[in-house]
Amino acid sequence: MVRFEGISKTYPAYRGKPGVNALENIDFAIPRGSITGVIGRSGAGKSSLVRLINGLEKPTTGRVIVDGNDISALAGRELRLAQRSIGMIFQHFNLLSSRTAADNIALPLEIAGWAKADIKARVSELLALVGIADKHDRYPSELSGGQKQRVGIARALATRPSVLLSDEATSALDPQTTRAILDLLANINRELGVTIVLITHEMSVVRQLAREVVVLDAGRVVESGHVADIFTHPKHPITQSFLAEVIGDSLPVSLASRIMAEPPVGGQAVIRIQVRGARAGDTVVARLARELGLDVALLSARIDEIGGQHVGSLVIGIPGRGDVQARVLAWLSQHQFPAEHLGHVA
Ligand SMILES: Nc1ncnc2c1ncn2[C@@H]1O[C@H](COP(=O)(O)OP(=O)(O)OP(=O)(O)O)[C@@H](O)[C@H]1O
Repeated sequence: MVRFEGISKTYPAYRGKPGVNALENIDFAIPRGSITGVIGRSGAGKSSLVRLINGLEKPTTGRVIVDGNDISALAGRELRLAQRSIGMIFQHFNLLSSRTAADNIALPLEIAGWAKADIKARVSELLALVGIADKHDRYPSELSGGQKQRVGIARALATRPSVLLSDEATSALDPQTTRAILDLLANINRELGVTIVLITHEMSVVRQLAREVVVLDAGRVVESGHVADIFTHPKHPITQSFLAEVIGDSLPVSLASRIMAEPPVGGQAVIRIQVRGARAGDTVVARLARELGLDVALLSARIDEIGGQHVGSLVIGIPGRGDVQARVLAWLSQHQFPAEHLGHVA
């Protein structure tokens, strides 16, 4: 378990540049064995947060507790020992180009003073775990991005850490390779019980892998909790903007180009409904039609699944009369479906 207690981090003024409050009032815990996403825009403080977990940075105030140790209070040999239980993987892999895959993975074990025969056995085991047993003698330049990250993951796991930190580990990979690496991390979490902390600016990464999420903005935690809860009821604008990346607020061009402000005779009013929660998308259109006795046209739908919950938006067309529109919006509000009137189509 990782716990932040009253953390702030200020980088001091330097050569005429002002000081930066990178993190303020950070108090939260990352449950043992969880996969927790830390999501935020560039400069939100994600890297600063992750460097506090492995003791690469010291907090200005507060403590970071990792597996019962106050990592922020350790230095020298004690810190190096504690760091063995915290693995890390990076966006650009950080492999040594002069070493083979096997020798890169062996490095932390050599530093920890393992015997040669034990290192050999452990490296073979790790190469198999990450699915590249055949790349033992390959140099990084001979490996694809995904294979390099597999070497990075094996190296990070070499000393059997309890926590694995991932700092934008899939940001340099194509979508298919990203999916494969995220699947590997999910397996590692399941099979080894390693707590995974995912630093990312990509909602798709959080959605695919994390069960818990912490949303950072300007050095503060603006929301945290279960992925499904946070993204089915996002409160903070930054959380809403991450959600919009997945479900999309934009209308199909063919529909958007037809929407007009004034109702044409015999046209339809266009209403966008936000859908949150299991099966909500299936039922809202049918219930509207049945309960209000209306013809409802489904003009566009985008529904995704986050943490097992449906999240998305439906765009419907209803008879364009003002009184019908008012009844529909009242019904949606009464049943707690956020909705907005976008205009009219002929
Ligand atoms: N060593 C440092 N010295 C001075 N300022 C720093 C240092 N490291 C980070 N900062 C500043 O602290 C703030 C938070 O940076 P941090 O790298 O933690 O954010 P981030 O969310 O990881 O951003 P990105 O996604 O762009 O890497 C930024 O304003 C950054 O400029």
